[in-house]
Amino acid sequence: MSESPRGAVTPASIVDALRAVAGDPPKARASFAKGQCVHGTYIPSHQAEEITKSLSFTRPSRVLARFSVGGGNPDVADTESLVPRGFSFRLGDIGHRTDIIAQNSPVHYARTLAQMLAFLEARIPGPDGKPDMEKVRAFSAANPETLHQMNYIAARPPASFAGTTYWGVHAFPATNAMDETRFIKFKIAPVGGDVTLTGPEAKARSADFLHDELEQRVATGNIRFSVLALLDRPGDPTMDPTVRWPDEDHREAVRLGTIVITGIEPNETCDGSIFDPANLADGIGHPHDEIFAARAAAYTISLKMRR
Ligand code: HEM
Repeated sequence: MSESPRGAVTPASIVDALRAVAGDPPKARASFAKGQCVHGTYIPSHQAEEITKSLSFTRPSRVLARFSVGGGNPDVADTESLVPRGFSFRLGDIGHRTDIIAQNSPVHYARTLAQMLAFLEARIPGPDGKPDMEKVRAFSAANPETLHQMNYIAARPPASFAGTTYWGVHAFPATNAMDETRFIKFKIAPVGGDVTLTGPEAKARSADFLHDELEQRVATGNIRFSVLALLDRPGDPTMDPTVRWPDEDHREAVRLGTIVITGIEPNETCDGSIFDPANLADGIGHPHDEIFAARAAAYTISLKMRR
């Protein structure tokens, strides 16, 4: 598949499709529309410098962050089991800021932009407000890798924004002070471990339970994440965000530092700009895959449309 039936695949056409899937709600993010802005601090580990010379990761800083629920519907229920949860954060200081925009699945649903657009177009609702399930099934059968993200998420409904592991998904080239470069994947793991709900438990929760629980947790000062770098091995795939590295869950990880979320921030603070995937301080390079390359432009287009 190289092109969508509707023409050239661009970041703008993906934003249009993301919005169409959600029914074009006004002034909302095209993706991860529901969320809560928060703030906190980052404390580097002594090992961070072995992996990256990025001052964002080797020095302490304040953190601006946003927890979110996937999809373009700002009123989506926190119990929705088929969309990811997001964790975007900005760390570092003037001149060396970095934005990492992560989700609670280690893989993305599309390998290429054309596949991403086709995935979304198959899900655009018809006049009855529902997607054509025949179309969705046919697309899934022809593109089975596009279901890996959803299957992963559906099996692990999180009990808390602070109790689920988030991934940066792409392979990022990291350069240390010795000028040695290797690929890493970011894994953002809750210090207390993942807490998941059973299916019936998830169904019994309220539509805003993740947001309500977040406020309670912040009040008790109990939100900490380890920022981990998973280290590459020769031959790891670095161009396909739909596949994990072999034995990824058991491979060597270096703790770059710890994020502590200390307060709720008015949503306006996060809504005025974007967490920009291309904003990476020297020492962490841009991933090489085409999905990553489209992200910054798409986020900027979405920002214009939601103002
Ligand atoms: C590994 C792949 C991806 C991940 C993990 C991811 C995750 C996220 C997250 C967590 C947000 C919420 C940002 C916030 O909190 O403000 C977001 C927003 C968004 N994403 Fe992605 N995304 C991915 C790929 C893409 C791609 C390829 C596109 C389009 C080409 C895209 C389009 C968008 C748009 C338009 C927004 C809304 C931006 C805004 O209005 O600020 N995403 N994404």
